[in-house]
Amino acid sequence: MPRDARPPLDDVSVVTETVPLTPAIAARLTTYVDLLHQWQRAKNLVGPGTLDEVWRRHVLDSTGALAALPTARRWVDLGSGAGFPGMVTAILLSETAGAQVDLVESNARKVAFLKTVARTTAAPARAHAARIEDVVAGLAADRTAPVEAVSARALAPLDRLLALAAPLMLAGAAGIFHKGRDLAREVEEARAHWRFDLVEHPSRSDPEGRIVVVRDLAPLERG
Ligand SMILES: C[S@@+](CC[C@H](N)C(=O)[O-])C[C@H]1O[C@@H](n2cnc3c(N)ncnc32)[C@H](O)[C@@H]1O
Repeated sequence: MPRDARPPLDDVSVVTETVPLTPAIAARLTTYVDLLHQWQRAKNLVGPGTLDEVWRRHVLDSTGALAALPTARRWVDLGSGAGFPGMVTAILLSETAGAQVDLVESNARKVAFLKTVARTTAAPARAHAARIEDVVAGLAADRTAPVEAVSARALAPLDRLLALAAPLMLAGAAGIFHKGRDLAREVEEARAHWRFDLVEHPSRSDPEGRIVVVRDLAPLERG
């Protein structure tokens, strides 16, 4: 096989080429991906076609959330699935005092996986087996450690995402959302119901992907 016909390497180096990691954080991320491969056989946690590129498609892409708001320590991740981006954020923050990431996911087998990863890697992550609608208000009411950032990837169009995240964002959290090629249309639809400030960052792994930072959310008056 000619040299350049080899498939690109998919391991922790995909991340370390872009993101400086301590050896302990690199080891935790590797443990996470190893567990994902083990669980995937029985539990089908991510799209099967994406497992060969989990570092590039999922882990590297997820690192963009913390990069978009590096000062945030207290995160809530909505519709976490197998933990993207929320578990990656938690592991990246695992050496940071005061870090806490709440992962909200309604699928029980995904939550069992997230709890196993949090326990095994000692990441500052708490997985909630719940519907987002049932827990965001309670998370927003935690005044001892106010939520600074709410993330979501592949969960819903922006208008719906803002409605789901509103209790947290109206209490001061920034929205950090992975978005794809429909971003312009989603922003236009969302502006029919919400006023907000939005800054776009390129995805680290998907040429069409964007990470948007949404602040100063306010519902538009109906009338
Ligand atoms: C397409 S997956 C994306 C998972 C992950 N964020 C990612 O990017 O790989 C959407 C996830 O959101 C969860 N979900 C959808 N609606 C939800 C809700 N109302 N409350 C809690 N979880 C929800 C689903 O169970 C699913 O795991």
